[in-house]
Amino acid sequence: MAHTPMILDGKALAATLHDEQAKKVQALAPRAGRPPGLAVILVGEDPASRTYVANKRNACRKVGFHAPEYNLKDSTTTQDLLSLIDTLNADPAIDGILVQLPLPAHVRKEEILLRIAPDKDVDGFHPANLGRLVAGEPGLVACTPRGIITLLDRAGIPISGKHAVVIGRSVIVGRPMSLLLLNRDATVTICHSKTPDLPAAARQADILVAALGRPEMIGRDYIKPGATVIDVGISRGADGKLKGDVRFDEAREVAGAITPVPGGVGPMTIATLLDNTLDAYLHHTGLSSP
Ligand SMILES: Nc1nc(=O)c2c([nH]1)NC[C@@H]1CN(c3ccc(C(=O)N[C@@H](CCC(=O)O)C(=O)O)cc3)C=[N+]21
Repeated sequence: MAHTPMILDGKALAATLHDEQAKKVQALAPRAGRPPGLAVILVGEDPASRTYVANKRNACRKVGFHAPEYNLKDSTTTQDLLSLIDTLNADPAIDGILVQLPLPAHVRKEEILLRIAPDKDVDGFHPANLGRLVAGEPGLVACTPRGIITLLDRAGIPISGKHAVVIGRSVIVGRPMSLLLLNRDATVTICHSKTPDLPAAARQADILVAALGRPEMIGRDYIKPGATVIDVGISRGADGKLKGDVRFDEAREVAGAITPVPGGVGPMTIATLLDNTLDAYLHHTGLSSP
């Protein structure tokens, strides 16, 4: 019989998390006198960004968040954005602020991300939150890596004592992913484009996280039999179909567990954005989780 791995169904788990989040909002909002608030800011007309932002707002509405929209024109200046962020930082109905990336080239991204109050930084991109993660202190953590930890935990895949290999060193995924795994007592190897013999390094992994952003690069020869394979890639092919960084058809023949694309990490990123916003809401209201 052909080998069949456990499929880590991020879409199904995200739906479960959204149900749990909706119940929390129902229990907490009457006590706080308001629902959680997440402001999502989109600058420009990029069609992929529009779709992602629409998905985030829909998820917010579904669970009962206050989710005001800021759709700004492409010509929006750094100053315009900074004053909007100042307003939202001071707004007691807002717990989280998300500025959709990428921003237009004329906007100074670092200055924008630095201006978001760290306790409203539900993306976890502010240096204060990155520093807390490095120090192993509590803080808001980037949605994709935190969502991957949730996916592993809910699937009952152990992390402590395992060898995790993260391919990719971005500030948004690779680096925070590595630190989260390290904070959970994994032995962590971070690989990147200059790693010699990447397949050999990847084959060390009990948990392999592919976050390199190269469509379908990770094949059978990168995977230790039985390993858990997490595919963070989301490239859109010429045919409009979403492609991961992993060759799913090859990987499924050796992996013990694997995330599909679509339906794996992507929906978990959105569910975790809502979890981060709920955490910020609990912090702002002084309530504890029901
Ligand atoms: N400030 C900021 N924070 C982000 O978290 C952020 C961002 N900017 N810019 C863009 C990336 C990308 N991202 C995704 C979220 C969900 C899916 C997702 O749900 N994907 C579905 C499929 C959606 C489709 O079919 O296009 C899936 O994989 O099943 C994908 C990508 C968040 N990002």
